[in-house]
Amino acid sequence: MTTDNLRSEIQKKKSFLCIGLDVDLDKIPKYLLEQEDPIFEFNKAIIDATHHLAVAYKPNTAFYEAYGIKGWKSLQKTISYLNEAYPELFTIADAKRGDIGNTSSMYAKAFFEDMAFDSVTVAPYMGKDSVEPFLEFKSKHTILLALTSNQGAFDFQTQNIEGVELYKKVLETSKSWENSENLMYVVGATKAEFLSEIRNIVPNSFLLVPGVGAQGGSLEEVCRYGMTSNVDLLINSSRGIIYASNTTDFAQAAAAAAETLQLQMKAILNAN
Ligand SMILES: O=C(O)c1cc(=O)[nH]c(=O)n1[C@@H]1O[C@H](COP(=O)(O)O)[C@@H](O)[C@H]1O
Repeated sequence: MTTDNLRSEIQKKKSFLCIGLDVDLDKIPKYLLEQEDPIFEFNKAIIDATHHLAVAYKPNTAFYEAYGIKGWKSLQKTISYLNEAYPELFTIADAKRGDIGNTSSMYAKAFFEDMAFDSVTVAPYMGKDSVEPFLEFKSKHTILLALTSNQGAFDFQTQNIEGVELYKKVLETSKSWENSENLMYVVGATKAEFLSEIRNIVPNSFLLVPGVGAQGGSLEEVCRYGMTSNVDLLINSSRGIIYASNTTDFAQAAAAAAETLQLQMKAILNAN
């Protein structure tokens, strides 16, 4: 999917919501565990109930890898279902990969060819040649970690290296890489006060912003400092939406939680 398609979808739905499919078998309704593939059944119900309120879905691969082959199959079924039933939705494999070039190539194949995700999250720590194999897929998007939502972001990312904070160096340097127009960046919602400076460096790039809901980030603040005239934001909530209830009404409860965020987004869009 192109960024222009994604921007159109945002305007159509008045939403820039990304729903995180971080499925933990200990948290989903117990009766689903009797099904052959409880993770997929849970995801399908959540997607069917919320697809009109969101523009993107982001399964975090850790939650699937933790269940071995079964979990990987659930992930495959989930991405196939998203692509077949709702091709207008943007899909993100939150895998946080990145390795020496020939290994990154295999990661890129796994998520872009085998599973046909639109994008994958990538850690920039190993540098240009570790990210390039993802960027070679010109119809796909590589979402580089810039300033993450966790406390540990202050350990390295905000450290001053020769007068420039490391996360700013990541943003600046990555702009010069081939096919950098296919880059997006992760900035945690808990770091909203950094967004104005981030926008000075990457004024037109999409930012994936996790950390509203369970991690306490503010949607209003993220929009105030990070929104462009084209929006160019994907705001993710995982636990705050998918675990709104753990009984038979879980999908409706997820839809209600998603709608609360979507209505806030709509109000912000109408006011701008
Ligand atoms: O890359 C991410 O999506 C990510 C980056 C980051 O800085 N912080 C962050 O929370 N995430 C992911 O976003 C999701 C947040 O989940 P909730 O806190 O449940 O909404 C998880 O899948 C995290 O792994």
